[in-house]
Amino acid sequence: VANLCRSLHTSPRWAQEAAQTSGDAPQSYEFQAETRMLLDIVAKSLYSEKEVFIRELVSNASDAIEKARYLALQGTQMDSSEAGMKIHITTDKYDKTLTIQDSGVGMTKEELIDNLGTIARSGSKAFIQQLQEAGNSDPQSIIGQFGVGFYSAFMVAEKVEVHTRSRLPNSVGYCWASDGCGKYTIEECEGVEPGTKIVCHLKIANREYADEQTVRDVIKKYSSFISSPIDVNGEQANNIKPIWLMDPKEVSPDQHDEFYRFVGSAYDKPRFVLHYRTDAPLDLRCVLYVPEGKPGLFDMNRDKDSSVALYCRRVLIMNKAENVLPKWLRFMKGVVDSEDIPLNLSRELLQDSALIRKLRTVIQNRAIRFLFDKSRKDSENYRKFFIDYGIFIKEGILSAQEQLEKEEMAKLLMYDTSAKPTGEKVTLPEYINQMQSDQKDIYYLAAPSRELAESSPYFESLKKKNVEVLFCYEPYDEVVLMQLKEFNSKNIISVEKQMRQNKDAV
Ligand SMILES: Nc1nc(Cl)c2cnn(Cc3ccc(Br)cc3F)c2n1
Repeated sequence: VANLCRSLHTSPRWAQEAAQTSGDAPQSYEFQAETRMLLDIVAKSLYSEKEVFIRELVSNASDAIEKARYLALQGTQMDSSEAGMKIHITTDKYDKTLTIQDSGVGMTKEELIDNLGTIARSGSKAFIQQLQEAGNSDPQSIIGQFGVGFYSAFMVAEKVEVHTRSRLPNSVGYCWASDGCGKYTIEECEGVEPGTKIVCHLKIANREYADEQTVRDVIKKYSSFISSPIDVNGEQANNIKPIWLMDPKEVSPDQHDEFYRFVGSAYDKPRFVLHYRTDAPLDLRCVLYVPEGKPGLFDMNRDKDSSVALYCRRVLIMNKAENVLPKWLRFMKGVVDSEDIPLNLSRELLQDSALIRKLRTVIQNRAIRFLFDKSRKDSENYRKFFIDYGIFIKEGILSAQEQLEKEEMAKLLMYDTSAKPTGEKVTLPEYINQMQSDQKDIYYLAAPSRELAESSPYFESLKKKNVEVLFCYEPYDEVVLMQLKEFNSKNIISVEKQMRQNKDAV
């Protein structure tokens, strides 16, 4: 039986029958009612995202390896050699099988049965409630939260076998098998390595998941940053380091360039790198890039997908997460990873949940602080950035609700000024620093060009008094200042209107 069991998952059907007749037959069990219900839901509701089953099985394998590492660190008596902490994926086009093997903690017989039941019991009620509550929120990401990820294999497999042996001392190996329709069998099995091996016998309609390149592409999309090395048919498939989890000082510019191209599907380099982490008011690790290249017309489109990928503990939740950044920061690319974001984040929840609003505010404030620092410490590069990307900041000011928020963004504005040659710009904080002691207001003049501005009669009078005047050559710039009205409790005054009022007043 032992030898047959070892070859069980590749042997022809007659050998399997033989295994059941001779020796101790595998015990057959019924799925609990909830389990079957859960299977149906998973199989039906995840329909649009079949490929997610690979993410879920890899995520389980990775968690199992993390647990093994943790137990080893705790000194729990357990044989765990770091070298083995890998996830091996093999595909077999002929047998139509996809196998995912991990050297994680493995499962005892009780865990096999309990996990299945517990996941189903705890998962199914909450899972169904979650589905009903959030309407038809995209269930693709709900599955990870309930650990029901394992069940997703039955979307694409007509049969799943689990060969597992717990790393706890004196554990024996087991083979679990089911077609997901209600029954499963468990039998003791010799020759099972510590850890878990999941063999998916694919349905004919889903045989693409027995194709190596297909599997590599799915791993690259969802599991590039899983902490354990993953190999597909012996070749490493996840080589990108989750640099957002590294110490910012440890990451080299080259690593940022590579990572930027990966997450941003871009071919240029980043011009600015914002890499930070915080654990209050929520856990947040993120790397955000400002592209070297100028924004394309497509980038200007407010409805364009964001290029920010949302992760939770290295597992991709959404690869173009809208609303994580405010619209005006949509030119930034990168990754946001927060343990506080439930895996069950759906697109609807992303629209208006309080958590996402808090996340967006934290990121916006940090991005403004970062860009403001750049305007002071790297003013030449900031000036170039403002020429290419200032339009987004102006849009942000016009679309912000609160004056305080508008003024926060207004710190990033730059204008031509009468006090400096054309092209050298000034920020509002700098303007205020240079104001004469008796000057109360900020003055600007709208004109199509510097020459016309300087020859304007409105400008002459202020020039005599040596008052600095901001020049707006674009109508858009003028609108922003008109709408801003004041900054740092100083009124923002149009010289032209001021002079007209004085004249009328005379
Ligand atoms: N890889 C891996 N390693 C471990 Cl330690 C566990 C624990 N639970 N699960 C999910 C699961 C649950 C029941 C059945 Br049957 C199969 C199955 F994959 C795990 N998967």
